[in-house]
Amino acid sequence: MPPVILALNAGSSSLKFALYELSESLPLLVKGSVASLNANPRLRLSGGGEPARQRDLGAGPLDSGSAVEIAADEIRSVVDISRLQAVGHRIVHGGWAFTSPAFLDDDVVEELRRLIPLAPIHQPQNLEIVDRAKSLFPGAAQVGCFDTAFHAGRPAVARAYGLPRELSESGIQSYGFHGLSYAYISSELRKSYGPPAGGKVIVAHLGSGASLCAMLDGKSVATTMGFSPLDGLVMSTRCGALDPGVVLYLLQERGMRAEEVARLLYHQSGLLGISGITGDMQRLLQSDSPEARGAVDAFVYRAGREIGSLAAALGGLDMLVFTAGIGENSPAIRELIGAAAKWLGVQVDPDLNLKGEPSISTPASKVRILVMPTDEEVEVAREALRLLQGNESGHRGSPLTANQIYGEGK
Ligand SMILES: Nc1ncnc2c1ncn2[C@@H]1O[C@H](COP(=O)(O)OP(=O)(O)O)[C@@H](O)[C@H]1O
Ligand SMILES: CC(=O)OP(=O)(O)O
Ligand SMILES: [Mg+2]
Repeated sequence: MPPVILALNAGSSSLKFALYELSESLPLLVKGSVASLNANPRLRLSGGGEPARQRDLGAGPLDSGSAVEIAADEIRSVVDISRLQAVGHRIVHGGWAFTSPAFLDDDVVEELRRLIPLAPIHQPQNLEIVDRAKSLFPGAAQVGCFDTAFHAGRPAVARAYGLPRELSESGIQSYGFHGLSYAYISSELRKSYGPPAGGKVIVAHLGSGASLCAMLDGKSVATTMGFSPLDGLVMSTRCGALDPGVVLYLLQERGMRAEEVARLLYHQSGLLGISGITGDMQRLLQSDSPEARGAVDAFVYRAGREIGSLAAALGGLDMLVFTAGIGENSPAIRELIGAAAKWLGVQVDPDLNLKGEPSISTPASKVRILVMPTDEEVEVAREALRLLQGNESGHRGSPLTANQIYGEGK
């Protein structure tokens, strides 16, 4: 029996997993998710020689360690665990050091632990899952694949903030996230459109966490998230772009403690904070309340503005791609964001959009508009396979130097 690889993708509201045969084409054996970890979690499974199935997991909340135990039970029912040669993990923050996949030995995990303050609602869960996976599957290699890596090649100007140079040089820079999703979409575009991969492309990864990536010839040149996954778009419970003066005011004038501000910005803001109802986009779209409408409007307004900003970074726009939970499943949001980007030549065809066709632009649209399901799990498996085959350099990145940031001495 051939060896297998398990890919684990822990997001802010879900744990997704997939099991593949460990060979070049990575044949899929079983795929699943535990969604809505915070309330009424639900297990969904497909493959394994059985029809797609799902079951409720109680009222919740469910922590990611328990979710991974549930996933492990399902995996064991499909394959003999002695075939499991590797577990690939989505790790949200790789900092400046990890710009390619890495074996998760104790030293590497220790370095990744230092990045917890930069991704406090992802990195602890990711590392907890690494810990569990080591004891659940002691015979398997554990490989980390980083959300930040895809953005590491952006131009220095896109990575540096307007801060004193010693702070930038110490690593206080924009990193960007959702890179495994963007790498997968980029590879799909390359398959369909050849090396230009669609030319000047904006990919909208709209899930619980949401961001946009501007790609030129398939490579990231700008993105809306930065030092942490708080920046950019209005998200399920995260605020998105915010004047740093607000944080100072809360700390200095409202007497809030740093942990209270962190809870506010990560857990109580975004769609949840604005609506006062829920951070779940699907439920907001079903609601008639003006507060729900206000939250949806804020989401669309910010996405529209940021598309303009990224189109400026690209110097134009050839293609707009919608992906992730909201992007793949919500015609209403695609239509509203399309309307906000009309001035760029974006024209969504209402019928194609409603049917969720892969291409939803009108013939007259200057911008090709696609709906493309993302697959972070297969991207994790591909990257882990490259490392196992010795096709990754294991090269460590470094923070930007002043020369790189400011282009001095050129
Ligand atoms: N049909 C739908 N319409 C609108 N939003 C949807 C739909 N299906 C899923 N979503 C939204 O997608 C989001 C979850 O996206 P997902 O990419 O799975 O998130 P994550 O990976 O961050 O856990 C939730 O806000 C959910 O409400
Ligand atoms: C980085 C991030 O926000 O991830 P997710 O959307 O899975 O929460
Ligand atoms: Mg996600």
